[in-house]
Amino acid sequence: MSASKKPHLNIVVTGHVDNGKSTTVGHLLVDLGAIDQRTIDAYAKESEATGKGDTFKYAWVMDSIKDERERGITIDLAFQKFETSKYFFTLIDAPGHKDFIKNMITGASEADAAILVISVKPGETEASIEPGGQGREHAFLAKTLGVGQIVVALNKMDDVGYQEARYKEVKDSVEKMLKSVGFNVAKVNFVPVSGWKGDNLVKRGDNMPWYKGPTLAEALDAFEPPEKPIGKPLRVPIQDVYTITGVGTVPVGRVETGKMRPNDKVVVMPSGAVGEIKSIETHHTVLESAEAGDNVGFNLRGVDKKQIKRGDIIGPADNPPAVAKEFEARIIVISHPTAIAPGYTPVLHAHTAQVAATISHFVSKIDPRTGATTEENPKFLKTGDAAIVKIKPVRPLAIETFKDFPEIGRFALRDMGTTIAAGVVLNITEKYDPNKK
Ligand SMILES: Nc1nc2c(ncn2[C@@H]2O[C@H](COP(=O)(O)OP(=O)(O)OP(=O)(O)O)[C@@H](O)[C@H]2O)c(=O)[nH]1
Repeated sequence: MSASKKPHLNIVVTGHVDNGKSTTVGHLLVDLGAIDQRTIDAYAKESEATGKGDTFKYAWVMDSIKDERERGITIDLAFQKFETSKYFFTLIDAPGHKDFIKNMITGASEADAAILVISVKPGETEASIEPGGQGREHAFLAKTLGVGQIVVALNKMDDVGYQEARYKEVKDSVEKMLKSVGFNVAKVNFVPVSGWKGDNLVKRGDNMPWYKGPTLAEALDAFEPPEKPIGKPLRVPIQDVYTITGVGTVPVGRVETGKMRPNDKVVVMPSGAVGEIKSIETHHTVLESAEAGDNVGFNLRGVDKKQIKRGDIIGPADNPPAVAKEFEARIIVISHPTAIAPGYTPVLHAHTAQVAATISHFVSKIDPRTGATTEENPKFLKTGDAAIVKIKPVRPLAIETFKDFPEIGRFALRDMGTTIAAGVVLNITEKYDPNKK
Protein backbone atom coordinates (compact mmCIF):
# COMPACT_ATOMS: atom_id res chain seq x y z
CA MET A 1 0.00 0.00 0.00
CA SER A 2 1.33 3.42 -0.85
CA ALA A 3 1.87 5.91 1.90
CA SER A 4 0.23 8.41 -0.41
CA LYS A 5 -2.25 10.80 1.13
CA LYS A 6 -3.71 11.59 -2.27
CA PRO A 7 -7.40 10.96 -2.73
CA HIS A 8 -8.17 7.52 -4.06
CA LEU A 9 -10.13 6.63 -7.20
CA ASN A 10 -11.14 3.24 -8.56
CA ILE A 11 -10.88 3.16 -12.32
CA VAL A 12 -11.95 0.73 -15.03
CA VAL A 13 -10.63 0.52 -18.56
CA THR A 14 -13.25 -0.15 -21.16
CA GLY A 15 -13.53 -0.39 -24.92
CA HIS A 16 -14.03 -2.72 -27.83
CA VAL A 17 -11.78 -5.72 -28.31
CA ASP A 18 -8.51 -4.81 -30.05
CA ASN A 19 -8.96 -1.05 -29.75
CA GLY A 20 -5.79 -1.07 -27.65
CA LYS A 21 -6.86 -1.05 -24.00
CA SER A 22 -3.99 -3.24 -22.84
CA THR A 23 -1.38 -1.42 -24.89
CA THR A 24 -2.55 2.02 -23.79
CA VAL A 25 -2.88 1.27 -20.10
CA GLY A 26 0.28 -0.84 -20.00
CA HIS A 27 2.24 2.03 -21.56
CA LEU A 28 0.57 4.59 -19.29
CA LEU A 29 1.62 2.59 -16.21
CA VAL A 30 5.19 2.42 -17.48
CA ASP A 31 5.33 6.16 -18.22
CA LEU A 32 3.89 6.95 -14.81
CA GLY A 33 6.61 4.85 -13.25
CA ALA A 34 4.24 2.23 -11.82
CA ILE A 35 6.27 -0.48 -13.57
CA ASP A 36 10.05 -0.34 -13.86
CA GLN A 37 12.06 -0.54 -17.06
CA ARG A 38 13.59 -3.91 -16.16
CA THR A 39 10.17 -5.52 -15.92
CA ILE A 40 9.08 -4.02 -19.18
CA ASP A 41 12.29 -5.16 -20.90
CA ALA A 42 11.57 -8.67 -19.74
CA TYR A 43 8.09 -8.40 -21.20
CA ALA A 44 9.52 -7.12 -24.46
CA LYS A 45 11.74 -10.22 -24.67
CA GLU A 46 8.85 -12.55 -23.94
CA SER A 47 6.74 -10.70 -26.44
CA GLU A 48 9.39 -10.99 -29.15
CA ALA A 49 9.86 -14.66 -28.41
CA THR A 50 6.24 -15.28 -29.32
CA GLY A 51 6.72 -13.55 -32.65
CA LYS A 52 4.41 -10.69 -31.75
CA GLY A 53 7.24 -8.23 -31.76
CA ASP A 54 8.33 -5.48 -29.49
CA THR A 55 5.13 -3.45 -29.90
CA PHE A 56 3.24 -5.97 -27.87
CA LYS A 57 5.26 -5.44 -24.71
CA TYR A 58 2.86 -2.95 -23.19
CA ALA A 59 -0.15 -5.15 -23.77
CA TRP A 60 1.91 -7.87 -22.15
CA VAL A 61 1.96 -5.97 -18.89
CA MET A 62 -1.82 -6.11 -18.76
CA ASP A 63 -2.01 -9.65 -20.06
CA SER A 64 0.18 -10.89 -17.25
CA ILE A 65 -2.17 -9.28 -14.76
CA LYS A 66 -5.02 -11.15 -16.40
CA ASP A 67 -3.13 -14.45 -16.32
CA GLU A 68 -2.21 -14.04 -12.71
CA ARG A 69 -5.78 -13.20 -11.85
CA GLU A 70 -7.11 -16.16 -13.73
CA ARG A 71 -4.70 -18.46 -11.96
CA GLY A 72 -5.60 -16.94 -8.63
CA ILE A 73 -2.11 -15.73 -7.87
CA THR A 74 -1.62 -12.68 -5.73
CA ILE A 75 -0.58 -9.96 -8.05
CA ASP A 76 2.21 -7.54 -7.50
CA LEU A 77 0.37 -4.53 -6.20
CA ALA A 78 2.40 -2.21 -8.41
CA PHE A 79 0.50 -3.55 -11.38
CA GLN A 80 -2.87 -2.53 -10.09
CA LYS A 81 -2.05 0.71 -8.38
CA PHE A 82 -0.66 3.86 -9.87
CA GLU A 83 -0.43 7.51 -9.06
CA THR A 84 -0.84 10.70 -10.99
CA SER A 85 0.10 14.03 -9.47
CA LYS A 86 -3.32 14.40 -7.85
CA TYR A 87 -4.71 10.90 -7.33
CA PHE A 88 -3.94 7.43 -6.21
CA PHE A 89 -5.66 4.98 -8.58
CA THR A 90 -6.67 1.36 -8.27
CA LEU A 91 -7.25 -0.36 -11.56
CA ILE A 92 -10.23 -2.45 -10.59
CA ASP A 93 -10.35 -4.63 -13.62
CA ALA A 94 -7.68 -5.44 -16.12
CA PRO A 95 -8.77 -4.95 -19.71
CA GLY A 96 -10.16 -7.93 -21.49
CA HIS A 97 -11.19 -9.65 -18.29
CA LYS A 98 -14.01 -12.08 -19.05
CA ASP A 99 -16.25 -11.11 -16.23
CA PHE A 100 -15.68 -7.41 -16.54
CA ILE A 101 -19.38 -6.59 -16.63
CA LYS A 102 -20.30 -8.66 -13.63
CA ASN A 103 -17.33 -7.31 -11.71
CA MET A 104 -18.26 -3.80 -12.61
CA ILE A 105 -21.67 -4.32 -11.06
CA THR A 106 -21.03 -6.51 -8.07
CA GLY A 107 -17.30 -6.90 -8.04
CA ALA A 108 -14.44 -6.22 -5.72
CA SER A 109 -15.26 -2.55 -5.74
CA GLU A 110 -17.13 0.06 -7.64
CA ALA A 111 -15.56 2.19 -10.29
CA ASP A 112 -15.49 5.93 -9.67
CA ALA A 113 -14.33 6.63 -13.20
CA ALA A 114 -13.66 4.97 -16.52
CA ILE A 115 -11.17 5.24 -19.37
CA LEU A 116 -12.90 4.46 -22.64
CA VAL A 117 -10.39 3.47 -25.30
CA ILE A 118 -11.59 3.92 -28.87
CA SER A 119 -9.43 3.29 -31.91
CA VAL A 120 -9.38 5.97 -34.60
CA LYS A 121 -8.50 3.36 -37.22
CA PRO A 122 -11.23 3.36 -39.89
CA GLY A 123 -13.44 0.33 -39.35
CA GLU A 124 -12.37 -0.16 -35.72
CA THR A 125 -14.06 3.05 -34.62
CA GLU A 126 -17.36 2.05 -36.16
CA ALA A 127 -17.21 -1.50 -34.78
CA SER A 128 -16.76 -0.04 -31.30
CA ILE A 129 -19.43 2.64 -31.22
CA GLU A 130 -22.19 1.35 -33.46
CA PRO A 131 -25.06 -0.58 -31.86
CA GLY A 132 -23.65 -3.90 -30.68
CA GLY A 133 -20.14 -2.46 -30.24
CA GLN A 134 -18.47 -2.86 -26.88
CA GLY A 135 -17.42 0.77 -26.73
CA ARG A 136 -21.08 1.73 -26.78
CA GLU A 137 -22.07 -1.11 -24.44
CA HIS A 138 -19.44 -0.17 -21.87
CA ALA A 139 -20.35 3.53 -22.03
CA PHE A 140 -23.97 2.54 -21.51
CA LEU A 141 -23.17 0.35 -18.54
CA ALA A 142 -20.93 2.94 -16.97
CA LYS A 143 -23.74 5.46 -17.20
CA THR A 144 -26.44 3.09 -15.92
CA LEU A 145 -24.31 1.98 -13.01
CA GLY A 146 -23.49 5.47 -11.92
CA VAL A 147 -19.88 5.66 -13.12
CA GLY A 148 -20.38 9.25 -14.15
CA GLN A 149 -16.83 10.29 -14.95
CA ILE A 150 -15.22 9.16 -18.12
CA VAL A 151 -12.22 10.08 -20.25
CA VAL A 152 -12.03 8.99 -23.87
CA ALA A 153 -8.63 7.93 -25.22
CA LEU A 154 -8.78 8.12 -29.01
CA ASN A 155 -6.09 5.57 -29.69
CA LYS A 156 -3.86 4.53 -32.59
CA MET A 157 -3.32 8.11 -33.75
CA ASP A 158 0.02 6.92 -35.22
CA ASP A 159 -1.97 4.69 -37.55
CA VAL A 160 -3.74 7.67 -39.16
CA GLY A 161 -0.66 9.84 -39.55
CA TYR A 162 -1.58 11.84 -36.40
CA GLN A 163 -4.13 13.75 -38.47
CA GLU A 164 -6.28 16.31 -36.73
CA ALA A 165 -9.06 15.77 -39.27
CA ARG A 166 -9.45 12.11 -38.31
CA TYR A 167 -9.33 13.03 -34.60
CA LYS A 168 -12.17 15.53 -35.11
CA GLU A 169 -14.21 13.08 -37.12
CA VAL A 170 -13.96 10.32 -34.52
CA LYS A 171 -14.45 12.75 -31.64
CA ASP A 172 -17.71 13.91 -33.25
CA SER A 173 -19.09 10.42 -33.62
CA VAL A 174 -18.03 9.36 -30.12
CA GLU A 175 -19.60 12.52 -28.72
CA LYS A 176 -22.87 11.66 -30.43
CA MET A 177 -22.74 8.14 -29.07
CA LEU A 178 -22.00 9.34 -25.52
CA LYS A 179 -24.81 11.89 -25.71
CA SER A 180 -27.24 9.19 -26.81
CA VAL A 181 -26.21 7.19 -23.77
CA GLY A 182 -26.81 10.19 -21.50
CA PHE A 183 -23.36 11.65 -20.81
CA ASN A 184 -22.78 15.38 -20.53
CA VAL A 185 -20.02 15.55 -23.15
CA ALA A 186 -19.02 19.07 -22.17
CA LYS A 187 -17.32 17.44 -19.19
CA VAL A 188 -15.60 14.69 -21.14
CA ASN A 189 -11.99 14.95 -22.35
CA PHE A 190 -11.14 13.35 -25.70
CA VAL A 191 -7.40 12.73 -25.73
CA PRO A 192 -5.71 11.69 -28.99
CA VAL A 193 -3.10 9.08 -28.05
CA SER A 194 -0.90 6.37 -29.38
CA GLY A 195 -0.83 3.62 -26.80
CA TRP A 196 1.95 2.05 -28.78
CA LYS A 197 4.21 5.08 -29.34
CA GLY A 198 3.23 6.84 -26.13
CA ASP A 199 1.99 10.19 -27.48
CA ASN A 200 -0.16 12.15 -25.02
CA LEU A 201 -0.18 9.47 -22.34
CA VAL A 202 2.14 11.28 -19.92
CA LYS A 203 4.43 13.00 -22.38
CA ARG A 204 3.04 15.19 -25.10
CA GLY A 205 5.55 14.44 -27.87
CA ASP A 206 5.87 16.38 -31.13
CA ASN A 207 3.47 14.49 -33.34
CA MET A 208 0.25 16.36 -32.56
CA PRO A 209 1.11 20.06 -32.16
CA TRP A 210 -2.50 20.87 -33.09
CA TYR A 211 -3.79 19.29 -29.88
CA LYS A 212 -3.96 21.71 -26.96
CA GLY A 213 -5.98 19.65 -24.47
CA PRO A 214 -4.77 17.55 -21.54
CA THR A 215 -2.67 14.38 -21.81
CA LEU A 216 -4.31 11.20 -20.58
CA ALA A 217 -2.57 11.56 -17.20
CA GLU A 218 -3.73 15.19 -16.93
CA ALA A 219 -7.25 14.14 -17.89
CA LEU A 220 -7.20 11.61 -15.04
CA ASP A 221 -6.23 14.43 -12.71
CA ALA A 222 -9.22 16.41 -13.96
CA PHE A 223 -11.64 13.90 -12.40
CA GLU A 224 -13.55 14.99 -9.32
CA PRO A 225 -12.78 13.12 -6.10
CA PRO A 226 -15.63 10.77 -5.18
CA GLU A 227 -17.82 11.70 -2.28
CA LYS A 228 -17.62 9.25 0.55
CA PRO A 229 -21.15 8.35 1.63
CA ILE A 230 -20.34 8.75 5.31
CA GLY A 231 -23.41 10.78 6.19
CA LYS A 232 -25.80 8.00 5.16
CA PRO A 233 -27.10 5.27 7.44
CA LEU A 234 -24.75 2.33 7.97
CA ARG A 235 -24.88 -0.48 5.41
CA VAL A 236 -22.43 -3.38 5.43
CA PRO A 237 -23.06 -6.23 2.98
CA ILE A 238 -21.62 -9.37 4.49
CA GLN A 239 -18.85 -11.14 2.61
CA ASP A 240 -18.11 -13.96 5.04
CA VAL A 241 -18.83 -15.01 8.58
CA TYR A 242 -16.33 -16.63 10.92
CA THR A 243 -16.77 -18.13 14.33
CA ILE A 244 -13.69 -17.55 16.41
CA THR A 245 -13.27 -19.41 19.68
CA GLY A 246 -13.36 -17.05 22.61
CA VAL A 247 -14.51 -14.17 20.41
CA GLY A 248 -17.77 -15.32 18.83
CA THR A 249 -19.36 -14.35 15.54
CA VAL A 250 -17.06 -12.33 13.29
CA PRO A 251 -18.63 -11.12 10.04
CA VAL A 252 -16.45 -9.41 7.44
CA GLY A 253 -17.45 -7.01 4.70
CA ARG A 254 -17.00 -3.55 3.32
CA VAL A 255 -18.74 -0.61 4.91
CA GLU A 256 -20.57 0.78 1.87
CA THR A 257 -22.21 3.72 3.59
CA GLY A 258 -22.19 5.36 7.00
CA LYS A 259 -20.01 4.69 10.02
CA MET A 260 -19.64 1.94 12.54
CA ARG A 261 -18.36 2.14 16.13
CA PRO A 262 -18.05 -0.28 19.02
CA ASN A 263 -21.22 -0.38 21.15
CA ASP A 264 -23.42 0.40 18.12
CA LYS A 265 -26.65 -1.58 18.09
CA VAL A 266 -27.10 -3.16 14.70
CA VAL A 267 -29.54 -5.44 12.96
CA VAL A 268 -28.81 -8.21 10.44
CA MET A 269 -31.23 -8.41 7.53
CA PRO A 270 -33.10 -10.50 6.37
CA SER A 271 -32.94 -12.47 9.67
CA GLY A 272 -33.72 -9.43 11.83
CA ALA A 273 -31.23 -10.56 14.48
CA VAL A 274 -30.12 -7.66 16.67
CA GLY A 275 -26.62 -7.43 18.12
CA GLU A 276 -23.97 -5.10 19.36
CA ILE A 277 -20.62 -4.30 17.75
CA LYS A 278 -17.91 -5.14 20.24
CA SER A 279 -14.74 -4.47 18.27
CA ILE A 280 -13.68 -3.66 14.73
CA GLU A 281 -10.54 -4.73 12.92
CA THR A 282 -8.90 -4.22 9.57
CA HIS A 283 -5.76 -6.08 8.51
CA HIS A 284 -5.17 -7.15 12.13
CA THR A 285 -5.34 -3.58 13.40
CA VAL A 286 -8.01 -2.58 15.89
CA LEU A 287 -10.08 0.36 14.72
CA GLU A 288 -11.94 2.86 16.89
CA SER A 289 -14.45 3.27 14.11
CA ALA A 290 -14.95 2.30 10.49
CA GLU A 291 -16.50 4.30 7.69
CA ALA A 292 -17.63 4.02 4.10
CA GLY A 293 -14.92 2.39 2.02
CA ASP A 294 -13.30 0.38 4.86
CA ASN A 295 -13.04 -3.39 4.64
CA VAL A 296 -13.50 -4.70 8.15
CA GLY A 297 -14.07 -7.69 10.36
CA PHE A 298 -16.02 -7.10 13.54
CA ASN A 299 -17.14 -8.97 16.60
CA LEU A 300 -20.90 -9.02 16.76
CA ARG A 301 -22.30 -9.91 20.16
CA GLY A 302 -25.79 -11.36 20.46
CA VAL A 303 -25.99 -12.75 16.94
CA ASP A 304 -25.70 -16.46 16.36
CA LYS A 305 -23.77 -17.75 13.36
CA LYS A 306 -27.02 -19.18 11.99
CA GLN A 307 -28.60 -15.73 11.84
CA ILE A 308 -26.04 -14.18 9.51
CA LYS A 309 -24.53 -15.23 6.21
CA ARG A 310 -22.92 -13.97 3.04
CA GLY A 311 -25.29 -11.64 1.15
CA ASP A 312 -26.98 -10.28 4.30
CA ILE A 313 -26.73 -6.58 5.12
CA ILE A 314 -26.07 -4.99 8.50
CA GLY A 315 -27.51 -1.61 9.40
CA PRO A 316 -28.45 0.40 12.50
CA ALA A 317 -31.09 -1.32 14.67
CA ASP A 318 -33.29 1.77 14.31
CA ASN A 319 -32.81 2.06 10.55
CA PRO A 320 -32.68 -1.49 9.18
CA PRO A 321 -31.70 -2.32 5.60
CA ALA A 322 -34.63 -3.09 3.32
CA VAL A 323 -35.54 -6.64 2.41
CA ALA A 324 -37.41 -7.33 -0.80
CA LYS A 325 -39.81 -10.09 -1.73
CA GLU A 326 -40.40 -8.23 -4.95
CA PHE A 327 -38.93 -5.09 -6.48
CA GLU A 328 -39.26 -2.95 -9.55
CA ALA A 329 -36.10 -2.39 -11.56
CA ARG A 330 -34.78 -0.82 -14.69
CA ILE A 331 -32.71 -3.31 -16.65
CA ILE A 332 -30.75 -3.43 -19.87
CA VAL A 333 -30.46 -6.73 -21.67
CA ILE A 334 -26.75 -6.98 -22.40
CA SER A 335 -26.60 -10.30 -24.12
CA HIS A 336 -29.06 -13.11 -24.65
CA PRO A 337 -28.91 -15.59 -27.54
CA THR A 338 -32.65 -15.32 -28.23
CA ALA A 339 -35.14 -13.39 -26.11
CA ILE A 340 -36.31 -13.47 -22.52
CA ALA A 341 -39.95 -13.73 -21.48
CA PRO A 342 -41.68 -13.19 -18.11
CA GLY A 343 -40.99 -16.11 -15.78
CA TYR A 344 -37.30 -16.25 -16.72
CA THR A 345 -35.24 -17.10 -13.62
CA PRO A 346 -31.52 -16.28 -13.87
CA VAL A 347 -29.20 -15.73 -10.88
CA LEU A 348 -29.22 -12.24 -9.45
CA HIS A 349 -25.90 -10.86 -8.21
CA ALA A 350 -26.08 -7.76 -6.06
CA HIS A 351 -23.43 -6.54 -3.57
CA THR A 352 -22.32 -9.80 -1.91
CA ALA A 353 -25.61 -11.64 -2.53
CA GLN A 354 -26.38 -14.29 -5.12
CA VAL A 355 -29.89 -15.62 -5.42
CA ALA A 356 -32.08 -17.10 -8.14
CA ALA A 357 -34.68 -14.51 -9.09
CA THR A 358 -37.66 -14.58 -11.41
CA ILE A 359 -38.39 -11.68 -13.72
CA SER A 360 -42.09 -11.97 -13.04
CA HIS A 361 -43.48 -9.13 -15.10
CA PHE A 362 -42.34 -6.82 -17.88
CA VAL A 363 -43.95 -3.47 -17.07
CA SER A 364 -42.70 -1.49 -20.06
CA LYS A 365 -40.01 -1.23 -22.65
CA ILE A 366 -38.21 2.12 -22.52
CA ASP A 367 -36.01 4.23 -24.70
CA PRO A 368 -32.64 3.79 -22.98
CA ARG A 369 -31.72 7.37 -23.83
CA THR A 370 -34.73 9.26 -22.55
CA GLY A 371 -36.41 6.71 -20.31
CA ALA A 372 -39.67 7.27 -22.21
CA THR A 373 -41.98 4.27 -22.53
CA THR A 374 -41.95 2.75 -25.99
CA GLU A 375 -44.18 -0.26 -25.29
CA GLU A 376 -46.44 -1.31 -22.39
CA ASN A 377 -46.33 -4.92 -21.18
CA PRO A 378 -43.88 -6.21 -23.78
CA LYS A 379 -44.02 -9.97 -24.34
CA PHE A 380 -40.28 -10.43 -24.64
CA LEU A 381 -36.98 -8.56 -24.40
CA LYS A 382 -33.89 -9.06 -26.49
CA THR A 383 -30.29 -7.88 -26.48
CA GLY A 384 -30.05 -4.10 -26.33
CA ASP A 385 -33.54 -3.57 -24.90
CA ALA A 386 -34.07 -1.48 -21.80
CA ALA A 387 -37.15 -2.11 -19.67
CA ILE A 388 -38.91 -1.64 -16.36
CA VAL A 389 -39.56 -5.06 -14.84
CA LYS A 390 -40.68 -6.71 -11.60
CA ILE A 391 -38.27 -9.15 -10.02
CA LYS A 392 -38.99 -11.75 -7.35
CA PRO A 393 -35.95 -13.30 -5.67
CA VAL A 394 -36.75 -16.90 -4.69
CA ARG A 395 -36.04 -15.94 -1.08
CA PRO A 396 -36.13 -12.53 0.61
CA LEU A 397 -33.15 -10.41 -0.40
CA ALA A 398 -31.60 -7.52 1.51
CA ILE A 399 -31.24 -4.76 -1.07
CA GLU A 400 -31.85 -1.02 -1.39
CA THR A 401 -33.06 1.35 -4.07
CA PHE A 402 -30.38 2.74 -6.35
CA LYS A 403 -31.56 6.26 -5.59
CA ASP A 404 -30.88 5.94 -1.86
CA PHE A 405 -27.93 3.54 -1.90
CA PRO A 406 -26.34 3.30 -5.36
CA GLU A 407 -23.61 1.10 -3.88
CA ILE A 408 -26.14 -1.59 -3.00
CA GLY A 409 -29.03 -0.96 -5.39
CA ARG A 410 -27.51 -2.31 -8.58
CA PHE A 411 -27.35 -5.86 -9.83
CA ALA A 412 -26.44 -8.24 -12.63
CA LEU A 413 -28.59 -11.11 -13.91
CA ARG A 414 -26.49 -14.06 -14.97
CA ASP A 415 -27.22 -17.33 -16.66
CA MET A 416 -25.10 -19.92 -18.47
CA GLY A 417 -21.92 -18.22 -17.30
CA THR A 418 -22.62 -14.84 -18.85
CA THR A 419 -24.21 -11.60 -17.83
CA ILE A 420 -27.64 -11.44 -19.41
CA ALA A 421 -28.70 -8.09 -18.02
CA ALA A 422 -27.69 -5.34 -15.63
CA GLY A 423 -30.00 -3.11 -13.70
CA VAL A 424 -30.83 -0.85 -10.83
CA VAL A 425 -33.54 -1.13 -8.15
CA LEU A 426 -36.22 1.56 -8.51
CA ASN A 427 -38.76 0.54 -5.85
CA ILE A 428 -39.21 -2.22 -3.38
CA THR A 429 -42.77 -3.24 -4.20
CA GLU A 430 -43.17 -5.98 -1.62
CA LYS A 431 -41.20 -5.81 1.61
CA TYR A 432 -40.33 -8.70 3.85
CA ASP A 433 -40.70 -8.28 7.60
CA PRO A 434 -38.74 -10.86 9.62
CA ASN A 435 -41.10 -10.33 12.55
CA LYS A 436 -44.18 -11.30 10.52
CA LYS A 437 -43.20 -14.55 8.90
N1 LIG B 1 -0.68 1.32 -34.49
C1 LIG B 1 -1.09 1.12 -33.26
N2 LIG B 1 -1.47 -0.11 -32.87
C2 LIG B 1 -1.89 -0.28 -31.61
C3 LIG B 1 -1.94 0.79 -30.68
N3 LIG B 1 -2.42 0.32 -29.52
C4 LIG B 1 -2.66 -0.99 -29.72
N4 LIG B 1 -2.33 -1.36 -30.97
C5 LIG B 1 -2.45 -2.71 -31.55
O1 LIG B 1 -3.80 -3.10 -31.54
C6 LIG B 1 -3.94 -4.48 -31.21
C7 LIG B 1 -4.81 -4.65 -29.98
O2 LIG B 1 -4.17 -4.07 -28.86
P1 LIG B 1 -4.49 -4.54 -27.38
O3 LIG B 1 -3.82 -3.59 -26.49
O4 LIG B 1 -4.19 -5.99 -27.20
O5 LIG B 1 -6.05 -4.33 -27.40
P2 LIG B 1 -7.15 -4.58 -26.27
O6 LIG B 1 -8.20 -3.58 -26.51
O7 LIG B 1 -6.53 -4.59 -24.94
O8 LIG B 1 -7.65 -5.97 -26.65
P3 LIG B 1 -8.34 -7.08 -25.69
O9 LIG B 1 -7.56 -7.15 -24.42
O10 LIG B 1 -8.20 -8.31 -26.55
O11 LIG B 1 -9.74 -6.62 -25.51
C8 LIG B 1 -2.51 -5.00 -31.01
O12 LIG B 1 -2.07 -5.57 -32.21
C9 LIG B 1 -1.73 -3.74 -30.70
O13 LIG B 1 -0.36 -3.86 -31.03
C10 LIG B 1 -1.50 2.08 -31.13
O14 LIG B 1 -1.48 3.08 -30.41
N5 LIG B 1 -1.09 2.18 -32.43
